[in-house]
Order: sequence, then structure tokens, then C-alpha cells
Amino acid sequence: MSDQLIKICGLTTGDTIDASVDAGATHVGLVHFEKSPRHLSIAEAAKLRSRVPDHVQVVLLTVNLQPKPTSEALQEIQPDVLQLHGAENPEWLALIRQNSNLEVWKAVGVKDRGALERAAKYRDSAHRLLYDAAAGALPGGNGLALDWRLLLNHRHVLPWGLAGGLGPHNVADAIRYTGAPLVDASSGLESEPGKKDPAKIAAFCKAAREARAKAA
Ligand SMILES: O=C(O)c1ccccc1N[C@@H]1O[C@H](COP(=O)(O)O)[C@@H](O)[C@H]1O
Repeated sequence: MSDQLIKICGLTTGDTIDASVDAGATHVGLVHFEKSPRHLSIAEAAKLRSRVPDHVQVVLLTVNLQPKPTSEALQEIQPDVLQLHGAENPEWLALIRQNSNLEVWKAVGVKDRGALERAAKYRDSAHRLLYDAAAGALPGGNGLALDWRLLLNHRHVLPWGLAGGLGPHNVADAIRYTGAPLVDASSGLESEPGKKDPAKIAAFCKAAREARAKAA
């Protein structure tokens, strides 16, 4: 049995939610960010959320969303995890934690070691840091990888995960090289922006689990 955490993000249909669950994803991600090709309205996200079995965690991804719409989204969608993928500060995360029992993840764009060091400011407010490439056209979901060498010998202050440009072709190398306890992929599992490919989802989960089993 593998303890590799695997998040499939940016799901927009019931069949790709099912494909992710069947493939053994531990987390499924729903994006509520209008500029994204993977954007879901609150009602759409709530409908997809209801399809996810209890053993799989639902991650709601937002970007610099204000407090009122955030609390409306949380109330309707009832995610297990809130992933903040913008410029949200530690005080904002602390406020969310004061008002909910949610697990809160902070995505951090990493272009150099300084970015990793600065992420320590979330040590008391986030449950997990998610390292992604520095923002491209969008704050995330660009299929860009960060330089994994930056993570070598880094002293992690929190549980963490690796995102950015991952897919079936490189997830095993990513786990072997960085030891990432959680891997997260979106655009690398698509046939076109916003359209997930069930075969790529299955291949990604299999490759991630096998790499973890070999590393153990
Ligand atoms: O997926 C999006 O459209 C998105 C929009 C805004 C912020 C983050 C977004 N996606 C997340 O970015 C990382 C890396 O994605 P990729 O695998 O490189 O495409 C991941 O957490 C996505 O869920």
C-alpha cells in the first residue's frame, strides 16, 4: 500500500472525477477562479463535490478571493481543503483557520531559494505548502516546472507538495529526485485546456504510486 499523496486538479466533469477516484487519487481539485479554463461556478463545484467519496479529499482552489465570496464558496461546496494560489498573506490564512476547520494549503511560486525561505512566513498559518513554478500567464496551471534542484536539502517547515508541469512522463523522476510526499498535476493531464484525459490521469497515478513504492 502506497502512502504517496496524489492530487488531480482542475477537474470539471463527473467522469473525470470518477476516473481520478478509480485511479487512486487521494485528492481532487476544483478551481474557482474565473480567468482559468478550469473555472467552476460555486453551483458546478458543489455538484461535482457531491460525487466524491469520503476517502478522497476535495480541494477547492481560489486566487485572492475576498472573504465574503470565500465563505459563500466554502459553505456551498464544503471542501476538505482550501488551496490559496494567489498573494494571500499569513493573516488571511489565519482568519480562515479561525472561522473553519478546513485544512489550508498555500501555493508558493518558487523561482529561487529565497522564495522557499520566504515561504516560512506561513509556518503558523498553513497546514501545507505547495511549491509551484513562478506564475506565468495564470498564477498556476501553466504546465511550467520549477527547478527541482532548489528543493534539495531544503529544510521544510511544514508538510509540503510539488506542483508545476507534472504529468505521467515525469512524476516518477519528480518523486525520486525531490521525495515529494504529495504530487499535484493539472494541465499535464489534459487533451486541451480544461479537458482532462482519463488515460493520462490513470497513468499519472500509477507512475506516482510505483515511484513511491520503489523509494520506500
Ligand atoms: O489550473 C488552473 O487553471 C489554475 C489557475 C490559477 C491558479 C492555479 C491553477 N492551477 C494549479 O497550478 C498548479 C500547477 O498546475 P500545472 O500542473 O502546472 O498545470 C496546480 O496546483 C494546479 O492545480
